Amino acid sequence: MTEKAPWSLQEFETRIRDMERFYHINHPYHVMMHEGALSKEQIRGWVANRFYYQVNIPLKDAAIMANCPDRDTRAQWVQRIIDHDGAPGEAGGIEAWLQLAEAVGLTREEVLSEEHVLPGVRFAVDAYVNFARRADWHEAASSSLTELFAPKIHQQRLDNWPAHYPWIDPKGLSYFQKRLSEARRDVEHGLRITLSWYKTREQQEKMIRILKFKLDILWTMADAMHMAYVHEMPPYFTVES
Ligand SMILES: O=C(O)c1cc(C(=O)O)c2c(n1)C(=O)C(=O)c1cc(C(=O)O)[nH]c1-2
Repeated sequence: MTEKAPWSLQEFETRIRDMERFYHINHPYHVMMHEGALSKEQIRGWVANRFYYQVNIPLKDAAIMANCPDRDTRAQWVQRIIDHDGAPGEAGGIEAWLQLAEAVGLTREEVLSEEHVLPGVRFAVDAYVNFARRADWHEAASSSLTELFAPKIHQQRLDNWPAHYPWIDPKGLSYFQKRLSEARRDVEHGLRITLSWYKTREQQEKMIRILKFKLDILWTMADAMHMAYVHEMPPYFTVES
């Protein structure tokens, strides 16, 4: 049997970008968010659950660095951790997310306690961190490429939330503003690693499967929130407490 020819770099990148159709921007929870259809409780549920993603991103990036012997890559990758944790004495993305939480009417304490985090969200995020711990670092790096599609969803929130959700203090939206440029820079680096690492067609197809796994994580997080806050069917809703 003859092996399939590898995609050209251009074709490979097109295939990667084409995975946008599975991005959580198309999930009903995000569509409702974008259309202004979410209640205060539903917005709060999303912010509290997404906090678990926020705090785990630096653990995920530290795991990638721990597996990466290449100094130049680490020197760039470390910026992702600083973006979220903040440089010493400075606030980073996690702090910005806590400000978003306060702007939507949650307390810092309840968000930090993770009391609202649904099991499905926890399992999905943990799967991402565990993948980064175990996978080859190039593969873990390329799984971050859902960020290719993130600036659009961040921009939508900046554009639509003030009109749809006037009860949210606009100062709380600074996280989304900050991510626009950070995500573009991350993607540029992630794409460079990815396009030069996967050579054969089989490897390129593997990368697409890895990207799908990451898209599954984001979609599954939104599913868990949709069940709990739209259908009002959180885990054990049938069980009397
Ligand atoms: O709000 C979003 O829809 C969204 C999506 C994603 C993503 O696509 O993984 C990230 C972020 N935001 C984000 O803020 C962020 O810092 C981030 C880091 C990563 C990653 O995989 O390393 N994804 C994302």
